[in-house]
Amino acid sequence: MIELSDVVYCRVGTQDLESAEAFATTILGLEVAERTKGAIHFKSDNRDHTLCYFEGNPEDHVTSFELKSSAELQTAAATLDALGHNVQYGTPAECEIRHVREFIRFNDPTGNVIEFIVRPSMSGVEYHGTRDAGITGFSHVGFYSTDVERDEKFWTTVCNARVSDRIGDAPLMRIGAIHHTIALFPGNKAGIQHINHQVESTHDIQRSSNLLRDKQVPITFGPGRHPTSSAQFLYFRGPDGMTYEYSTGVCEIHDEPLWRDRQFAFEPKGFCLWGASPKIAAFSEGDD
Ligand SMILES: CC(C)C(=O)/C=C/C(C(=O)O)=C(/O)C(=O)O
Ligand SMILES: [Fe+2]
Repeated sequence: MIELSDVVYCRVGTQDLESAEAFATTILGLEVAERTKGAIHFKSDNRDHTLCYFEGNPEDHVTSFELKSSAELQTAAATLDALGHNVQYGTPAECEIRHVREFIRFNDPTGNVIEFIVRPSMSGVEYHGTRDAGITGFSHVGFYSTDVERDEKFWTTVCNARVSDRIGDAPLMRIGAIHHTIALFPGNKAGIQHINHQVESTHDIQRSSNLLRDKQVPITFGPGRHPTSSAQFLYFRGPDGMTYEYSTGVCEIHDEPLWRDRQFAFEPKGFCLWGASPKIAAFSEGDD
């Protein structure tokens, strides 16, 4: 079983790097970690970076997960290869761009581009957001899945993810104590469905709700509170239609052997305790 220890960064293509940088800094509240030719890396915590926008196709998304050692990476590569996945090893130049020691890249069963990485750099410099969004760090991703049952099986039997709860057939899966690090939502294509950053408190959710409204950033769901993770949340639309989420108060699961995944309805009462309804296609027939 491939032991994932954390989600580390997302890489997202864009045709307009300048606008993506403006959004990531002045709206989302990230800090520029590094500018290279055709790409900008952003910090959200004490890691080297957790988001990269690069000049490219906005549908090109990559998500990385940390493995504990080179030996585990080699074993993972052999496991994935034996399952028929096309495993590519990162070149030294690609490792340098990502500030990781080594990595492999493959596609999950839907086609989501995944990188398993070893020894990602810490920045050594505290994160200071360009605006005070209260961000404490990058925390989880939602993926589109063309077959959520098949993909849940991949993440929970090939890898060490465990289902914390399901909303309809959509699994919210943990790889540590945090309620979920990976969520899968039914879709007809591969791609990141949303990128979540944790924020300090309700205060930050409410302040951002007003700021996003004043800046005409489309708020697509919330402020609300998830019955699944107990987190208060705010979803909004970023460049090229990417959904971003702030949340605070996500629960942790420490009694692993005793935890039983729960079943919630794939309708607003299963999404929000406060009665909010999403305008997000993956969460409804919304207009997003
Ligand atoms: C609106 C969706 C279906 C939902 O409720 C998802 C729950 C999620 C998520 O996947 O973003 C959380 O973040 C959560 O429960 O904290
Ligand atoms: Fe989320």
